[in-house]
Amino acid sequence: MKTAVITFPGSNCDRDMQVALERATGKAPVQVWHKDTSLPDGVDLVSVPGGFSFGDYLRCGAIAARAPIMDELVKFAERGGLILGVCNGFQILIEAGLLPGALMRNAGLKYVCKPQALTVATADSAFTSAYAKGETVTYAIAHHDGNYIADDETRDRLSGEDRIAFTYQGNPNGSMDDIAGILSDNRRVLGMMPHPERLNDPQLGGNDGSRFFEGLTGVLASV
Ligand SMILES: NC(=O)CC[C@H](N)C(=O)O
Repeated sequence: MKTAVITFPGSNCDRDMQVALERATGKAPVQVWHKDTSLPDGVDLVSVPGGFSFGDYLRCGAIAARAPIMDELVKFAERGGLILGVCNGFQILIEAGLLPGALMRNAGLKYVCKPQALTVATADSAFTSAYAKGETVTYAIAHHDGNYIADDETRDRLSGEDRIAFTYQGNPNGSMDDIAGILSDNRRVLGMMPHPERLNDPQLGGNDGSRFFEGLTGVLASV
């Protein structure tokens, strides 16, 4: 399977994401620059990594969502491509209209940075099928704008269509319904605030993230 990671000015988790994907797939992801106007041929999964793209000015992810590569990413999503947005990547996917809702300033108005226990809320996606619904995993969180909110109609659709991928145990940021990650309506785009790529080695203090990538790439390898 072929993967790619997009880098924006201010991305700081692109390298971690590349390492995690390379470990899980055995192949280095293609590095894509935000000014590029095409995605690699035959790519299966594109990741939008975390960081502080364009300094978090305007709103986190708002400027990055208008980068030249984003038109291609939207087309890739329309073709049913798999997209993984983590933290600032989640913010960018929302700003680009690929996922619904908004990510506001954390309710406590502070940057939160810690290991965070999560519940796998659905196993019905390429990203989470290696898990059992209801399983607990610990990934890292590191953000100041992770407070997820959506209007009532979106909220009902997300829960009614089983599109909440992860929820927080002990809500760290005020997110509606403890939402930590959501899926698109075709279940092929995942946006999540926690970072599986930051706790994917026992030497980093936790290994739950490696199961995320092994599960994801295992599913893709069998396609
Ligand atoms: N780690 C990240 O991607 C941080 C996202 C964003 N800059 C925030 O603080 O909310």
